[in-house]
Amino acid sequence: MDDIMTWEELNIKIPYGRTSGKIKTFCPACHSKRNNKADKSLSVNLDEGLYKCHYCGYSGCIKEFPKKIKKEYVRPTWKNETKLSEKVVKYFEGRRISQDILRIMKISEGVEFMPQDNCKMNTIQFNYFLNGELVNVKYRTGNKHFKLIPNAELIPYNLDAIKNSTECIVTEGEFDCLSFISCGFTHTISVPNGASANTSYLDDYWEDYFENKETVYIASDTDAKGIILRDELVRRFGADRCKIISYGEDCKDANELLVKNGPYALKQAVENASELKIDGVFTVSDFEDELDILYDKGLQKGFTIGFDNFDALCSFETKRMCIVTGIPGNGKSEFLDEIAERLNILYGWKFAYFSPENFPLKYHASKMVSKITGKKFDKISLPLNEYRQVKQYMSDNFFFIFPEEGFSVDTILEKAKYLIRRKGIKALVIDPWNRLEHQIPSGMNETNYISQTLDKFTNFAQKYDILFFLVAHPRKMNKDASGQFEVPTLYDINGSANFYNKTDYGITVQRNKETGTVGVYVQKVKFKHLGETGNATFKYNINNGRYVPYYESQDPIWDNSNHLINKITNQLKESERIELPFDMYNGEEAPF
Ligand SMILES: Nc1ncnc2c1ncn2[C@@H]1O[C@H](COP(=O)(O)OP(=O)(O)OP(=O)(O)O)[C@@H](O)[C@H]1O
Repeated sequence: MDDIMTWEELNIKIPYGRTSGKIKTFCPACHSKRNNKADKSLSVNLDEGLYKCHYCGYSGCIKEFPKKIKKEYVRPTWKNETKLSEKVVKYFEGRRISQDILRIMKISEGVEFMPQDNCKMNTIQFNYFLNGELVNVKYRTGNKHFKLIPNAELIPYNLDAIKNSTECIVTEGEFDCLSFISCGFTHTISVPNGASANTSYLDDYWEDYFENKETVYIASDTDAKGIILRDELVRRFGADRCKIISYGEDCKDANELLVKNGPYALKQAVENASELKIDGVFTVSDFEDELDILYDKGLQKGFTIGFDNFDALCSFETKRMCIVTGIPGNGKSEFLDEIAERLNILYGWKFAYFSPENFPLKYHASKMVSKITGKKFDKISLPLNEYRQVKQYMSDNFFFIFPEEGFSVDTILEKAKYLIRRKGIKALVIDPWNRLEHQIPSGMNETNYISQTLDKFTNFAQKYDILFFLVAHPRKMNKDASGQFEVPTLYDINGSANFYNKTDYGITVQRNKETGTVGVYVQKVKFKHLGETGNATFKYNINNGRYVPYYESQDPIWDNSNHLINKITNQLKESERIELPFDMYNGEEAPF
């Protein structure tokens, strides 16, 4: 038993994608002999590598189990000083939140250094508990400045209250959360960071707190940011179990409704929460808010990757498909990894890859490590501490799909769906098309099959709000008079003109070995506000796999910095200065 190292070798089946937490599964030692075939008697602790069967006693620990590096969080100390000044109690009363609720929710008050004011201020303190232990505090001053404890764990507010309930309400701020609690809806949580679309704080608690929910009431604000949060929460929880709470024409959030119209109105709002339409038929009223924002702000450019020459041609949006082509070995996968790394570092987009072209996974991961750290993948260039840090980062941000049961389109999409729900991935890469196991129904020709499958991909991207990258190879290209291969277009992709017709973005990557440059040809951008056709030239850094823009007769500006270290430094600065959108109404300031 000593040299057994993997769950597979022990014949212990771990649900796909699970790498942490505790699970129950069938015991390989006794399952085949048991009458009760449904009994998952083996408890497995994935963090520790431990397993034990409660029926036959089979147990052990996986030797040299690669322990997940636990993030180190700052933990504040709970002082249980919940005495509140008259002013604060009165202020909450004005917002119809009683002293009893303040006591139950352990709201506290105290002087705290606030970076925005650069001095100590009196604050109210929303205490964030996990299993009864204080893990974070949100400080709020009278002039609406906020601070969370830097490097403390970010969890939803009041998370403990929903562990065993089959329903919960999710609000955009603590005041709204307290409003619902005041009306008897104790299974209410608030997101910790206002209306941000980054919902990573759900990831670690998904299994234990959210998996069991039959109904999730989304109670975000009705302004533009609230709608972004609402859409992201719906995407994570799934439209089929979400209900949307609205507050009527003249209120933008739950606390405003409570103050203006009283607890009965808020109870009614929960009762009348609307289900999401999933029958596929829409009228303008279904997307009126989004349309109004578009009208108000105009069509916005999508997400750019921070290269001037490429950004001028192409900006990305979710719900779309991007096809990347190019002659084998010209850097399709490399450039796509560059896009992925930059969208991830700049906007936190998590990626899922089905990329047998880059197999084995460790090779692909090693290339991503170099792209993220800017260092060659070896012990001398990449110090151990940076290597450990990037490994941990990658395990939270990049996911690799390589299903044992085969590479059919449906299997890959099923795994991607799982990753969207559980990990919040924003983009899926299939690299390449010809490594999918295509099951063309009898009687269907190849063109129709390609057309149908590309539709399936686009529908998937739209339904789950992701950006779908597909790599596809062109036919054998001819050489031109100068001996260079012609640049393939999307029409040159083997099989069908649908590769051109059905995509939102089309990009060709082609190396010019004579000049040592790489041409990235944007061949199609369906919507004008997202870009236009044209080409951008790059130089490729063989050491770290990064591309840098290249303009003729100018020396390229190489970037060898560790993007992760830059990112973390920026985030730290940010968390000290955190300005959270808050559920205040009328611009009223608190009297403390
Ligand atoms: N501009 C470049 N200069 C030097 N090496 C490069 C360049 N672009 C890519 N490479 C290297 O060439 C190899 C092939 O690149 P990549 O896999 O990205 O090509 P591809 O177009 O996706 O090929 P395929 O169609 O075979 O999948 C990789 O090892 C990559 O690191």
